[in-house]
Amino acid sequence: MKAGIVGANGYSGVELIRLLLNHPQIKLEMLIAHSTQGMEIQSIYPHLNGIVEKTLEEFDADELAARVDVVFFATPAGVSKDLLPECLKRGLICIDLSGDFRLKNPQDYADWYHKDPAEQVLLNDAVYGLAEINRQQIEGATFISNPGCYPTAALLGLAPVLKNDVIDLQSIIVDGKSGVSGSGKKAALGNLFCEVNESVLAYKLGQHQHTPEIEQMISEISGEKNAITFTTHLIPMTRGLLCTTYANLKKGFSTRELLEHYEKFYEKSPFVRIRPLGTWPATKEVLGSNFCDIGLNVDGRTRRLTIVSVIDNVVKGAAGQAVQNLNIIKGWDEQTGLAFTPIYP
Ligand SMILES: NC(=O)C1=CN([C@@H]2O[C@H](COP(=O)(O)OP(=O)(O)OC[C@H]3O[C@@H](n4cnc5c(N)ncnc54)[C@H](OP(=O)(O)O)[C@@H]3O)[C@@H](O)[C@H]2O)C=CC1
Ligand SMILES: CC(=O)N[C@@H](CCC(=O)OP(=O)(O)O)C(=O)O
Repeated sequence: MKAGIVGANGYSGVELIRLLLNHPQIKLEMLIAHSTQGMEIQSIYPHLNGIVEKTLEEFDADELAARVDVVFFATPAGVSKDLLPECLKRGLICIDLSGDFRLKNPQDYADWYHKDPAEQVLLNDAVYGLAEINRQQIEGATFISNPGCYPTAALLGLAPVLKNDVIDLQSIIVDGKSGVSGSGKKAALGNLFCEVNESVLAYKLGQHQHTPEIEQMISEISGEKNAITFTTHLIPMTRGLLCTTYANLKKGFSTRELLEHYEKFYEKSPFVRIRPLGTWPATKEVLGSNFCDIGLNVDGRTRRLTIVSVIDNVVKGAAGQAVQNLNIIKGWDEQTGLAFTPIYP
C-alpha cells in the first residue's frame, strides 16, 4: 500500500515517516509540506539521511490520487478541511491528525478553534479514531479523524467507568501535562528553551480546544451530557503526556475491583497496559511507543477515583494511533509496524 503525508516536515509528520518506513505493508510514496516545498527531506532532518529520498512537493490531489492509496494529514488546524475532501472524492483513505473533523457540531469547532468549520456532512462522515473504543466503526472506514493527544490519554483512562453509573459524570476533572513537542515544531514565544526549561506552565485554562472533544466522547460512551474541568500544563520535556483524572464514585468500589474491571475492559487492546495495585505510570515508561499505561487509586475517605494515564504524545497521541487506525481499517494485525517496546531511560 502506498502512503502520502501532508505536513511531512512537522513533528507528527516526521514521526509518521519513522513509523511508516518500518511498516511491512506500507511504501512511503509522497511527502508534502508547505514552506519547504522542493527541499530534500534529509536537508531538513539529517537523521533521515539516506533513508528517505523523496522531496517535499506541492499539494496536488490528482497527483496524490495517482500515486498513493492512503494520505495522512499532519497539518495544523484549518488546513485539512480544505484539502482532504478532494482526496476523499478521489477514493483515497484519509486519516487526519488535526482537529478539523473531530467535533460533530461545527459551532463547537468555530467556538474553540476560532476557525471556519468543515461542512456538516464531512463531519458526520468522519470516524473518530480512538482505536480501542471505536474499533468496529474504524474497520473498513475510509475517513478517520484522529483524536488529539490529551483526549487520547484522558478518554482511555475514563472509558471503562463511563457507563453503569460508576462515577458522577458532572464531577470529572482532567489535569493534563504535556511535553513541548505537543506544540509542534514552530518555535513560538513561550516554547523557547529558556522560557520552558526549569518551569511548569498552566495554559489555555477554560479555553482548551480539547474540552469539547473530550465531552463529546464522554457523551457518546455514556449517553449523558457532561461538562468537565480541563486544565493543561507545559512540562519541560520533549515528549510525553500525562493526564490525572478525578471523578466522584457513585458506588463504593475498591481500587482492586476497578483494576480488575480495567484489565477486562482492555483485555483485547494490546496497546493499553493497566498498572498493578499501588503503582502508577510515568511518561518515560511509554516513550517512543504506542502504549497508553493506566494506573488507578480509589480514596475511600473521599470516595474519589483518581486515574493516571500516560502516552507519548507524538506516537499514541498522534502518528502511532494514525497507523494503528490504518491497521484496523485494512484488517491487519493492529500492532503491525508498532510492536516495539518503549525507549528507556
Ligand atoms: N505534536 C503533537 O504531539 C500532536 C499534534 N497533533 C496535531 O497534528 C497536527 C500536526 O501537528 P505537529 O506535527 O505538532 O505540527 P507542526 O507545526 O510540527 O507541523 C505542521 C506541518 O504542517 C505543514 N503545513 C502547514 N500548513 C500547510 C499547508 N497549507 N499545506 C501543507 N502543509 C502545511 C507544515 O509545513 P511547513 O513547516 O513547511 O509550513 C508542517 O510540516 C496538528 O493539527 C496538531 O494539532 C495531534 C496530536 C498530537
Ligand atoms: C503542549 C501543547 O501545546 N499542546 C497542544 C496540543 C495540540 C494538539 O495536538 O491539538 P489539536 O490537534 O487539537 O490542535 C495544545 O495544548 O494546544
